[in-house]
Amino acid sequence: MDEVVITAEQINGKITELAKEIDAEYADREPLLVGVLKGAVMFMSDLARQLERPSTMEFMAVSSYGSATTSSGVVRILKDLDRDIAGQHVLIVEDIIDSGLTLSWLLKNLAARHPASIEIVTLLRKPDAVKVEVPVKYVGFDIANEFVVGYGLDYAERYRDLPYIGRLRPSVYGG
Ligand SMILES: O=P(O)(O)OC[C@H]1O[C@H](OP(=O)(O)OP(=O)(O)O)[C@H](O)[C@@H]1O
Ligand code: HPA
Ligand SMILES: [Mg+2]
Repeated sequence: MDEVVITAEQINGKITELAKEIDAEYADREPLLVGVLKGAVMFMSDLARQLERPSTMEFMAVSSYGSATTSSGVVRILKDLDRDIAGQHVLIVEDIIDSGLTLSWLLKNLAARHPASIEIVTLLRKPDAVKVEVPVKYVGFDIANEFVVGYGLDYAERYRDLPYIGRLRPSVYGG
């Protein structure tokens, strides 16, 4: 790990802001939070706890990166939702939008299951890396086009446990 990009305090403050917006928007609807494993695990649990209004949770596991630092573009479902989301107010919870390939695929996949509404909240977004535009309602931080780790984000399954977002030294992944 090279350098801290976003501190734990900054993450916490941003989640407080996002939770307020989401509470206001979903004042008369209960959101079904759909966490995208594994990257979103920290964000999902902190966001759910900061929401004042009740929500329910489901998880889906997809993978498009494997141990690489660029998306293969091929999205695989590793674990599907446990229940039908028809008629539910789905809020997809993601850690990062990089190329946008994962979420654009997931949005289509979930929208085809007839939810009453579907929106996306992502903690991080890399505007300069986007290959497919994805309609995202809530964004925590826009960051530079560099590979980052921590707070759920991995490089070859490591660093997810860091409480902050850091930049990885390119020599670690041969960049
Ligand atoms: O916008 P994209 O370029 O598609 O990249 C974003 C996706 O890539 C990462 O998942 P990954 O496939 O690494 O699985 P993981 O969450 O288990 O690490 C990340 O958690 C997002 O889901
Ligand atoms: O910058 C990143 N770091 C970790 N995982 C990722 N998945 C997409 N982009 C990233
Ligand atoms: Mg990953």
